[in-house]
Amino acid sequence: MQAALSFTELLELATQTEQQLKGDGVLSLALPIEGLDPLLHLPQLEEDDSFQFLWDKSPGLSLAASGRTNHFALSGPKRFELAQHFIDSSLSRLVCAPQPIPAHARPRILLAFSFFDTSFDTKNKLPGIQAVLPRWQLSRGSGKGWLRLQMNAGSGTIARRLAEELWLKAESLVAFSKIVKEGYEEKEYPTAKVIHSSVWEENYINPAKRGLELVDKHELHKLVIAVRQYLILEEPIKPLQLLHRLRTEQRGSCRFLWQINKRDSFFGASPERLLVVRQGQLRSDALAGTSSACEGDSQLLQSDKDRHEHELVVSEIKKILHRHGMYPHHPSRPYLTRHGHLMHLHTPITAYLNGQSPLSLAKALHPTPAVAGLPQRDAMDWLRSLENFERGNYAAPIGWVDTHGDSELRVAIRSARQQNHQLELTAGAGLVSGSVVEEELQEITLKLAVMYKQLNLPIN
Ligand SMILES: C=C(O[C@@H]1C=C(C(=O)O)C=C[C@H]1O)C(=O)O
Repeated sequence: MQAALSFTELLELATQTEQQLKGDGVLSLALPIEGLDPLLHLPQLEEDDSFQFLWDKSPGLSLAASGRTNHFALSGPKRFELAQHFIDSSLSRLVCAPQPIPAHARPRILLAFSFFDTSFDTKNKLPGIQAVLPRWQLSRGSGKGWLRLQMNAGSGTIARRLAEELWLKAESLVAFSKIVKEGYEEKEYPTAKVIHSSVWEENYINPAKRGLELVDKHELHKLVIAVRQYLILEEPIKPLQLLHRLRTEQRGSCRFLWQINKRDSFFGASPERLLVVRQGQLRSDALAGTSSACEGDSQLLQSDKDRHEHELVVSEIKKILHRHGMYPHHPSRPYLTRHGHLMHLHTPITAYLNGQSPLSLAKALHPTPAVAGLPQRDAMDWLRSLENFERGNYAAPIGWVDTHGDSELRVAIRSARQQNHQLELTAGAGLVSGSVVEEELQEITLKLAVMYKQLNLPIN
């Protein structure tokens, strides 16, 4: 392997890092590694069946992580505050090697929230928040790659073990890079064989009618009813293969994977930023108002119903940021953004932070009226009673916070969960005054089709 650092230099760095350690802590050491694609190499990071994470905005930031050096999971109304506390305490225990690194190679705490703070499904309980400081992190940004390893120091010295493990892993990733690439270059992806698929349309009609009634009676301004379809597959699909394909099909999205183990994974291609925090600046997306990309550009922009639906999201995000002492800016009219076969109205909203932590803002923003409704509390209560399934991670924040306080949390839509042979697809649409149930049903069909297409399944 041609490395920018020799093994002796890496060992020296690890030893210096260990010397900075006071009491117990976590050592974090990184090695530059050229041009490897994190998506293709994720399965090789950890050989056993441990936690895996992918964050892929390729050709922008791409990050694969696996294993857990430290982790945390809980439910309840204080989940955002307690997760921020976990982040602060984990990062304060981290001792990083004194080496210049690009932003993409910084250590990160990975986060997956569920939509509601507490699960009501007693059989399949999902924590309100899961947070992980991974063991391995392979990142790529502007074509440059870094591999990072994090280990609990405990007692005794670990500098040599840390340097050796990191060095050997980098060698094996480079050696396998050609073989791995060839495996993904086949153009034809297998069609998923579906043994059974549940009918969702009938389950949508009555809740949607009830939602519209609430809007017409002015009890709610907006309600986003979602549906879930269950597919039983002959063979489980490979989420990474599907995400690789979404790179071309949903270019502007962020592909993500949260895999507890090989039997339980949650993945998707989100077009929507709940928040991005970078160097003290915040960006949040108002994304609401949908049509098929075939319908032409002007249809959405000229639809009063869609413009109203969109405006509710923009003004609510602005209101929340104002309440937090911020001064949000945004273009005066929404853009049209295309995501594969879907077109959305989109307003990016920016503001300077005022000392707020990423998760205090996430708590305030989640869920926006793009995925829940307005007023938020009432809409959430109605969703609990009208939807006949547990949302789980669907439409909840997923992402990371790094050692500089930079953060990105996406809204986990256009997503699926696979547990053994069962695949759950979930999608929703906003009901406002003027919505027509049949049209919303068509919109949900289009959103479900983001996953259907990757499975080579026919779309209704
Ligand atoms: C709820 C979903 O999407 C959201 C709802 C939209 C709408 O109602 O127009 C558009 C984008 C997303 O904010 C989904 O994809 O499941």
